[in-house]
Amino acid sequence: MDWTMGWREMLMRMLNWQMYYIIFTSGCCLFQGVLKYCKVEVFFIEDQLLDTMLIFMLYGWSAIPLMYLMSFLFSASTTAYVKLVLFNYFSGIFSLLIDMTLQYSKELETKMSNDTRMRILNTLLLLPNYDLAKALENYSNAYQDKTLCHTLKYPPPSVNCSKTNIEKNVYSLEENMIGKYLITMGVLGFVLFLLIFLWETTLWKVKTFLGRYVYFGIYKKFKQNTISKELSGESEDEDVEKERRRVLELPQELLNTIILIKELIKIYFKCPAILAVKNISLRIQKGECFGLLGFNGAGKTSTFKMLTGERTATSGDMFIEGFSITKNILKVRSRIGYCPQSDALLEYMTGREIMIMYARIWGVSEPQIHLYVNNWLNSLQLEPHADRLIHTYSGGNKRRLSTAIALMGKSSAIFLDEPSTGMDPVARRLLWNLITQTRETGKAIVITSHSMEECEALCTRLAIMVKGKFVCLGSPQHLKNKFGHLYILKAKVKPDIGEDKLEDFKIFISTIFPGSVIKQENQKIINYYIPSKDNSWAKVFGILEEAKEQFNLEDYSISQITLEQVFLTFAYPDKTEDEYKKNVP
Ligand SMILES: Nc1ncnc2c1ncn2[C@@H]1O[C@H](COP(=O)(O)OP(=O)(O)OP(=O)(O)O)[C@@H](O)[C@H]1O
Repeated sequence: MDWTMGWREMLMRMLNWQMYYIIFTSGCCLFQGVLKYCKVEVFFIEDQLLDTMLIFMLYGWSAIPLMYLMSFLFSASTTAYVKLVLFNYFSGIFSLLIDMTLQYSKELETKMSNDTRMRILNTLLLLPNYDLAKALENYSNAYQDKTLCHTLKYPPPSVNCSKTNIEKNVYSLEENMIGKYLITMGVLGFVLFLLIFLWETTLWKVKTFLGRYVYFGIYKKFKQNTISKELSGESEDEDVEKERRRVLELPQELLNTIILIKELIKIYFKCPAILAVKNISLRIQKGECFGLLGFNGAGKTSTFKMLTGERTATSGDMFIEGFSITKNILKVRSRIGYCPQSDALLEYMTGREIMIMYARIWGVSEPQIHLYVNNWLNSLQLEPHADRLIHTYSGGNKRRLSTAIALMGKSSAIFLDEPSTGMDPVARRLLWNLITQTRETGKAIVITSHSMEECEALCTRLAIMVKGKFVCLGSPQHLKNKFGHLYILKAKVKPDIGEDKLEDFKIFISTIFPGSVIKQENQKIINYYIPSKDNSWAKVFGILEEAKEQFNLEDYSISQITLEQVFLTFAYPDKTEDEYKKNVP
C-alpha cells in the first residue's frame, strides 16, 4: 500500500504511527482501569494518575519504534510476532533479575568493581521494559515511604523518614527516583525514530551501493571469466539479440517508454554466488501485455521483484516512464500497480472498504468514489462478497480482489504475478477480459503465469527464461511459427474399417509426410506430429481431403503446435530432439 503512495508515503507512515499510539494509549487507559478496580491506589489517586500515564506513554514512545526496527530482522510476520513477544517477556524478566542480583548479592559486591556494575546497569537502560519496571518500582517505593512516614508514628527502621528524603522530587535523577528512566525512554524513542527514518530513506540506496559497487566489484575481480562468458548479454536467438540492440541503441529521449529494462543482472552473493538474471534487456510499450515465462528457478521472480523495487539490481537499470528504479524508487513505486504472488490484503476490512481506501489513495474524487469502486467490483463479479470481511473470502476471491486493486488507479505499469491462481474458469475469463480492457487503455502489463492458455489469451509478446536468460522472445504466434516445426494431425478412422485399411493409412502418412511421428493411438483415433517444413497448410489439407475418401476417415483435424509444446522444447531440448529422432522411421 505504501508503494502506491509515492511522495505521500511519509504522510501515510505518520498516520500509521498515530494509530499505533492511539491503540497503545487505549491499552494504557484500560490498564489504569484495572489498577483502579484492584485498588492499587499508588498509581491512580490525585496527581498519580497523570504520573503513571506519563511513565506508560514514555514507555510506548520508546518500545513501539524498537519493536518496529526489530521486526526488520524477520521475513514472516507471524515469526516476528511470536519472537518479539517472547523478547519483550524475557528482556523484562531477565533485566530485573540482573538488576536485583547486582544490587543485593553480597558475593558479587566483593567480586565485581563498582564501575563494572554501573556499566551493566546502564546498558540495561537501553531496554524500555527495564526502564518501565524500574520507573514503576521506584515511583511506588517513593510513594509508600512518604505514606508510611506521614501516617505512622513509629515507621519501620528500614524507611528513611528524614526531611530531605521525604521531600525529594520523584522526577529527580537521583538513585531510587524515576527521572533517569524517564529521560532514557524519551531519548531512546528519539534515537530509534531517527534510525527508522534513516533506515527507510537510505536503506534502498545503501543496498544498491553495496550490491552494485562493493559485492559486484569484488566478484568481478575474482570471476573475470564467468562475467565475460555468462553475463555478456549476447544471445543466440535473433529476436532476443535484436531487442537487446534496440534497447542499447535507444536514443535518450525515447527512454521514457513505459517499461525499459537495460542490461539487468541479478546475482545473489551467497556461497557460491547464484547468477539469477544474466543481462537481460527489454522494452515494453503502451498497450502491451508482456508474459514472463520460465521453469522453476529460471529467474522470473527475481526479475519481477527488481522491476517492482522489492530487490535491488546487481547491475543494469530499469526505468518506468523514464524514472530509474535504482535512483528514484519513490517516483517509480507510485507509478506501478502490483499484484504479488501472495495476497497482500488487510484481512479485517471488507472488499468494498479496501477498494475505497485504494481509490482515495489514487486520488479519485469523493463524489465519484462509490461509482468507481462499484464498477470494479462489478467487473470481477465481486459485488455479492463486497461487504464481507476479506478473511472470510475464498482463495480465488482474494486473488480477484488483489488483481482488481493492482489494475485500478492511475499506474501506467502493472505487474501481475500469477494473477489467476485458484480462480474458477468463469472468474478467469472475467479477469482476462478485464486485463485486456486495461491494456487497451494504454497501460503496460507484465504478467508471470504457469498457464500457457492464459499467456496465449493475454500476452501480445512474451519471453521464455532459462537459467536467467531469455531464450526466445516474440508474440505467441511468432514463437509457435518459429519453434513449432510441427503440425498436429488427429485422424479418426470409421469403426467398421478393418486393421489392414488402418495399416495402409499409416503407411500412406509416413510415405507422404517423411518424418511424421505417431504421438498417440487409441480406439482408431491416431495423433500424428507432422513436420511443417516443406508442408504448407494447403498441401496438408489437400492430401488429407483425398485420404479421407481413400481410407474411409470419419473425421480429421490439423492444428498448429501449442505454446505449451514450444515451452516444453526449452525444458528438455535434448530429450525432445532425441525422442523425436528415435521415433522418426
Ligand atoms: N533470496 C535468494 N537468495 C539466494 N538465491 C536465490 C534467492 N531467491 C532466488 N534465488 C535463486 O535465484 C534463482 C532464480 O530464482 P527465482 O525465484 O527468480 O526463479 P523463478 O523463475 O521465479 O522460479 P519459480 O517459478 O519457482 O518461482 C534460483 O536459482 C534461486 O535458487
